[in-house]
This record gives sequence, C-alpha cells and structure tokens, in this order.
Amino acid sequence: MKFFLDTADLDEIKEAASWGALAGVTTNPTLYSRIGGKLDDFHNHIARICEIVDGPVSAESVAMTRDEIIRDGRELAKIAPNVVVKIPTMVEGLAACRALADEGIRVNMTLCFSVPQAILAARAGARYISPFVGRFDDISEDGLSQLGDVVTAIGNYDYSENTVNGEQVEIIAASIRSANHVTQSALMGADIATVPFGVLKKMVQHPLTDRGLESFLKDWEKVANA
Ligand SMILES: O=P(O)(O)OC[C@H]1O[C@](O)(CO)[C@@H](O)[C@@H]1O
Repeated sequence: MKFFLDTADLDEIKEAASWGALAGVTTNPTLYSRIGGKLDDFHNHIARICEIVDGPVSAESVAMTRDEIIRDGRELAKIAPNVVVKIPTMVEGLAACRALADEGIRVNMTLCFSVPQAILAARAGARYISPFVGRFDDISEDGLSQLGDVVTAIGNYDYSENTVNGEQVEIIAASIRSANHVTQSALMGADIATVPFGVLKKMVQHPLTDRGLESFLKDWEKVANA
C-alpha cells in the first residue's frame, strides 16, 4: 500500500515528506479553503505542492460540464507533470475523464460511492478511483465494506486498455478517519490510502513502542554508567 497525504497545507506536506514514506498528495476544494486559499493563487499553490512531492498530486476541478472540466483539466495538467486531475464521478465527469485520458492526462475519479460508479470510472480511463469510507460511516453505513466491494470488483478485470500508457488503475481509500481505516483498507488490498496529517501521526504511534523505547533508554543508561 502507498500513502498519500490528504491536505493542502504546505507545512504538513513538508513534514510528512521528510518522514520518507509519502507517495503523493490529494487536495479538494474544502481542504484548500481550510488553509485560506485564494482562487487566483490555486494553480501556484498546486505548483508549490508539486515541488515538494515527488509523486502524484491530485487537484480538483469544480466545473460542472464536460467541456469546462476538460478545459480545467488541461490547465491543471500544465502546472507540473505529476498533477492528476480530480473529477467527481458523474456523467459529465466520466465524459471529461475519457477525453483527458485520451490526451494522456491522468485522472482521479472522486466522490465514488459504489461498485457501478467505480467500474464506469475505470472504463472511462481513470488512473485512480477514490471510494469514500468515512462519509458512509457518517450516515451509519459500513464504509469499509463498500471499499472492499470496489477493490474486489475492480481487481476482477483488467482495465489497462482504457488508461494512459496502459497503466493499471489504482484504488485510493479516501475519506479516511482513523488508523484502523488504514489497516482494514490495506487488508482489503486498496492500493493507496489518502490520509489527513492527524491520522498519519496516529499511524506511527503505538504504546508498546513508547514503553519499549523507555526501557531500552533506561537500560542503556545503566550500561553507560557501569
Ligand atoms: O470525508 P472527508 O474526510 O472530507 O474526505 C474527503 C475525501 O475527498 C477526497 O477529496 C477524495 O477524493 C480526499 O481528499 C478525501 O479523502
């Protein structure tokens, strides 16, 4: 499994990248507004993220028609070679995904909540598909089992003839709220988990690691003072 950071915050991205395990970044309009992002600085901001991260950086189009999404996608893709255009899973989004993939532009189909949506996204040339976990949990449904269904259904077929350069479509477990969501997504075989910085920090923690470290340090002091 690979990890993407789900944020638009440059400090979080720099810090996570310094840990050596970061494979990419996902952003969305909410995350950009949360850092006080301005409309006319959006492309520059994505460029700054692309300079920090040596991996796919998803930037979302908020357009609603296929022509506008395609136009947006072409502009976003010009920012840096590692930009991935993020598009909602809807009819206009699928049509735009197909057109952009045919031009060699990688697409992350987001707001995916079902197996049929994921299959359509894969056939429309998506390089990444983002099923949301936490938002199912928010409405008292089982987000992880929904994710598992998407992973299994997509894994049953080969979609490489539909994608840019024949690359395999990858499933991004999105809307991740806890380290346990990451564990379960990995056990299900999701290719990537995109996690908020708070979850990434929790992923590295374990009380037995802390306790073990404490006793090693104490015993080493005895060695040093012997
Ligand atoms: O439900 P949440 O926590 O807002 O997460 C939304 C998800 O949407 C995404 O935009 C997925 O494409 C991710 O950035 C994020 O994981």
